[in-house]
Amino acid sequence: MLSAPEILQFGKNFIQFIGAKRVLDIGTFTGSSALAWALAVPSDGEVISMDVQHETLNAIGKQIIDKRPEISKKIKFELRPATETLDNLIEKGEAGKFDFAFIDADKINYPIYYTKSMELLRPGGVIFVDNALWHGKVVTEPDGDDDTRAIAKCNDLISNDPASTNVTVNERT
Ligand SMILES: C[S@@+](CC[C@H](N)C(=O)[O-])C[C@H]1O[C@@H](n2cnc3c(N)ncnc32)[C@H](O)[C@@H]1O
Repeated sequence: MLSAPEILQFGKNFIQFIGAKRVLDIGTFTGSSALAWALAVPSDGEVISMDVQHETLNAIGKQIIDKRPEISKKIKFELRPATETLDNLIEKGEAGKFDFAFIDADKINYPIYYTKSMELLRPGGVIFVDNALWHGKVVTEPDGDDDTRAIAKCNDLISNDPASTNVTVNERT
């Protein structure tokens, strides 16, 4: 699913507020979030966008992104499980060198994506976690299924993490 335009605009605003240059985009799909972040970072900025499939990117987003070489040069698409890409960045000594992360891939791995993003972000970096309310299910039926349990666990991890401050925002009805 595409992220809502207001979420992408909200993220772009944050990228510019904090002067972000390096972005982790966890869950490419069509490439719309990667494109939004690439539009917001400066010309020497970088967006690493991660997915296990590129069918939707190739069918929809790639042609649009490739029309703007000055934007597409900022995006690196990684085709493999996001945990592998994040681990590889950590192994390469990139911890503490990213400014912004958008978590929007498979829900079951949300707690892992949060933990690894925290490792890769610099102090003062910002993480957006999409679908944190999960249509209200994290409150109404937090044990309902594996995805809901994982998102609720990620929310708990964040709210109990002394290394970060947080807020939950309902961007859609
Ligand atoms: C909600 S979509 C991402 C939407 C995108 N961020 C946007 O705003 O348009 C979730 C994506 O996560 C991908 N995904 C699922 N499992 C994954 C994994 N283990 N690692 C990386 N990506 C995964 C799916 O293939 C899907 O394209």
